[in-house]
Amino acid sequence: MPEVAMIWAQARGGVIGSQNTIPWRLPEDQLRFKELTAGGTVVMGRRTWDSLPERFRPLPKRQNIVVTRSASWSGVGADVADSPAEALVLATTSVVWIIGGGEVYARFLPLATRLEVTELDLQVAGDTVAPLIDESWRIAQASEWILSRTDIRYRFVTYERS
Ligand SMILES: CCc1nc(N)nc(N)c1OCCCOc1ncccc1N1CCC(C(F)(F)F)CC1
Repeated sequence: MPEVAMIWAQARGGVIGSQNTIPWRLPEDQLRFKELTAGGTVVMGRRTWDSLPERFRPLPKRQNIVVTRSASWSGVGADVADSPAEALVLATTSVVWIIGGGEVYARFLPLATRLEVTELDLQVAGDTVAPLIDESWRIAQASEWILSRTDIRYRFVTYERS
């Protein structure tokens, strides 16, 4: 069974999305996402797949797995799984990165042992929030608060559990 790591960026209150988009742009987060998931397997929901800009669909140099309950769905460059368990069977790398969205984070949370969270000091309206990080998790690393070139304060936090 591959290690299940989840990665997301959240604003205040855990907001991660609004109407199937990310309601901010943080170049430093995109770089972090690229570095951590490079060469790995990314697992996402069909809505997240649809929300990717064309040039990033599929995410290059990564196995892309889309979890969907639709038996007829297909996507160019995507492997299709109908459950978290099947996604893990299809994964070809030792770590799989769950990259969204809200529903998929919730479904994979019980299987996850690592969270890479970008926290933004930003108040923004949203309709989707990150999963609750309960006391089973410990902070393995947390950066200082950094001011982005887009004038948003952010930090990177790594959570782990065994
Ligand atoms: C970066 C956004 C992001 N951040 C963290 N920390 N965790 C994530 N789970 C995540 O969502 C990845 C899937 C959604 O992604 C996008 N949704 C809308 C527009 C653009 C994107 N990006 C742009 C950058 C691109 C690159 F490959 F360059 F990183 C990937 C697609």
